[in-house]
Amino acid sequence: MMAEVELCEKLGKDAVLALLLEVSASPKPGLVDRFSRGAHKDMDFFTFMESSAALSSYFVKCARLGAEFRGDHPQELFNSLRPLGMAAEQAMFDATGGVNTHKGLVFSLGIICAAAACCMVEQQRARVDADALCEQISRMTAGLCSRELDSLKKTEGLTNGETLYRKFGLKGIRGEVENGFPTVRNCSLPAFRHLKSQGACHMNDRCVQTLLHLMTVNEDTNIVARHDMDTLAFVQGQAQRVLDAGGMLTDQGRQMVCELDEDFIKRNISPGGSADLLAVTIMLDRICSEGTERASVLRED
Ligand SMILES: CC(C)(COP(=O)(O)OP(=O)(O)OC[C@H]1O[C@@H](n2cnc3c(N)ncnc32)[C@H](O[C@H]2O[C@H](COP(=O)(O)OP(=O)(O)OP(=O)(O)O)[C@@H](O)[C@H]2O)[C@@H]1O)[C@@H](O)C(=O)NCCC(=O)NCCS
Ligand SMILES: Nc1ncnc2[nH]cnc12
Repeated sequence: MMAEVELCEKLGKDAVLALLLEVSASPKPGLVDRFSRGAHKDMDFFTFMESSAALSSYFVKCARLGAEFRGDHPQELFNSLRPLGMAAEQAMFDATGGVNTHKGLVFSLGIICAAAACCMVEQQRARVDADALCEQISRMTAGLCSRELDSLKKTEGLTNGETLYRKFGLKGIRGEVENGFPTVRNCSLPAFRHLKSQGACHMNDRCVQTLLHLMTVNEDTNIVARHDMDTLAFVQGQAQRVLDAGGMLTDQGRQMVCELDEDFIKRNISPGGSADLLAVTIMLDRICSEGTERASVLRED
């Protein structure tokens, strides 16, 4: 019993740490970091501190629901999370004075905490295989886009995600989650772990470099909501250009990251969706086993 309680508390801690490491990595083009508020007038580094603290108990609750889940239909687990998520979103707004800091991550990391706890208890393992975890997430959220985007009836009070699906067919965070985080599994987690294996760069630079990889491929609805699809393509091209120069691994690349940050701030461009996937990448790196690494046994008895 103790093992499951500890497991849920650890998942909650890992989720908050992912939030803190993401916002702390600097500089991040157009985003809030330790040096600037990026392309945001309504939030800064300390807004994210307040938001992260307000969410800590929520992630543990999501993990507990996952650890206790014994149903045959993973979608039931997802449905049980929604009320918790809506309440957490409100707690976030209360903590930030109404500013949207972590709306996407309340959704993404809440689901990850629940799915991971469910898999870990089932397999009696303290770490899970990333593909198995993401398959569980996909099962939990099957039909999400059809239910929430395809069947959309309302014409007023649409969220950014709903509006952009209507206009461009972009599924945003819902599509990423329902497909089991393919952008993280195929792009950012391998990049993040390769950088770690090289030992060449510290956590800060590893996070910024991984963000650049994400920006080259992610269909970030934050960018399109403020601008258009051409701007999304511009961001993807610019991120690739910086990576081609080495990104955070070379002096020239580091200079280009700073220049891109200044340019995005001038253009009011914020890749908030890619920032979220960076936090998801950090979380999956912490809770998922790496290839042949034997997952440590949950119980010693
Ligand atoms: C399911 C919801 C979360 C969907 O919300 P919504 O309909 O609004 O959908 P999206 O706009 O598509 O996404 C919401 C946030 O997700 C992030 N995001 C966007 N695209 C991607 C992507 N491709 N991959 C991953 N994540 C993505 C993004 O969040 C981040 O950016 C926000 C901060 O940036 P900012 O530009 O300031 O945002 P705004 O204030 O909106 O714009 P401005 O006015 O400033 O210009 C911040 O949220 C970051 O996290 C998108 O914003 C939701 O409807 C829902 O159901 N929520 C309840 C939670 C729940 O159900 N939980 C239970 C399950 S655990
Ligand atoms: N560091 C950041 N800056 C702006 N939006 C974000 N959404 C998530 N992390 C963010």
